[in-house]
Amino acid sequence: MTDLDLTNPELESESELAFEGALRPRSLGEFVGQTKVRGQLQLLLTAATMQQRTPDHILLAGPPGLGKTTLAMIVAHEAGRPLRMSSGPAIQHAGDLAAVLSSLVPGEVLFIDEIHRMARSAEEMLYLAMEDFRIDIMVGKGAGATSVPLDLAPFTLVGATTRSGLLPNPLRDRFGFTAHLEFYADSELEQVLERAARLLDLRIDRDAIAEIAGRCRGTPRIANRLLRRVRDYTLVHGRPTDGSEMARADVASVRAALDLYEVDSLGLDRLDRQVMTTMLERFGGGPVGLNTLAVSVGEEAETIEAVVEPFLVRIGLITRTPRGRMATPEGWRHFGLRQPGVGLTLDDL
Ligand SMILES: Nc1ncnc2c1ncn2[C@@H]1O[C@H](COP(=O)(O)OP(=O)(O)OP(=O)(O)O)[C@@H](O)[C@H]1O
Repeated sequence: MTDLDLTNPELESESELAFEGALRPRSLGEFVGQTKVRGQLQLLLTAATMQQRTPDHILLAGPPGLGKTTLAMIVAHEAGRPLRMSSGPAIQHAGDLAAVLSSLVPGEVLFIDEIHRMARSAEEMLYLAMEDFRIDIMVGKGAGATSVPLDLAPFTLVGATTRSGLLPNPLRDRFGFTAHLEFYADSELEQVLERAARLLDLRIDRDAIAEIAGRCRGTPRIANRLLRRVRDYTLVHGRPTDGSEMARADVASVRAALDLYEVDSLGLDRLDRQVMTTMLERFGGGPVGLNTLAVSVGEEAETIEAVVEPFLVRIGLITRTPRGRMATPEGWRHFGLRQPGVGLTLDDL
């Protein structure tokens, strides 16, 4: 894994998926943070259980790695129902969706990740399915085509999206509840990390946990990933004391491990830094357009927009203006550079 991968909330290697599976909380009680969303989901699920009906459809919206898949699994687990998993990119024709929907068992929870990437024709089929538990299947072609109605078993759809703005209104309106997941506070990430360290049998100091929490972009997936690298570092370089097999991870080992992977004190990685220094040194702090910036650092505009920019905006190093991206005074400060025209002394003139 490269340094860029390490803080990319989207990447999942096979070993990482297995690792995530082991760390996923299984109940709402175990799920850290997102207090409002947890309370809302709990109420919705309890009411459905009391009335012995399938819970309403749920949309989970928010950046990658904040726990949407985990919450979908928890919904099925707490409602005591089976879970079927699918994703928008896998549903490229209405027929793909019809096959999934028509094979659901009564009460099943259907999770569609990246639901905004589903084909338009499938979206339209989903409207009727969500509302009436029915779909119309087209038989034949051209003028002789007829639509045959097919009743479905009642189900709960849990959709997840990183781009809720891309969902058409009729689809968004059919969810009984939309949960907006927020980035996690450092104290919540510390709880995520403590739990993961326990599950990994990693002994780690409290201030070392805090150091990782401050560098993981408010994202549990990155927190867990950085913890793994710290575990590796401790395994290889740590000195076991008190007769135990593995050393204890301390703040020095966290700093050394994360410096090695070029994750800085704010959680910025190599690409973040490249974007920032290009903006500051080459474009005088901006405004600079997304495409120009992407070409200058040799990266896809989409990656800059989806992964780099939201984080830099959130921690206040850049702002988005109608004329392009601009570095903030904090952005200049973090890179130890002086903003042109600000704080000039007579000696500079
Ligand atoms: N609230 C939480 N408490 C503890 N661990 C969490 C929490 N949220 C997420 N995690 C951990 O973070 C990892 C990523 O979570 P998950 O896969 O649910 O994110 P996601 O939002 O579905 O991401 P994507 O949109 O990229 O699929 C999981 O391994 C899970 O263990």
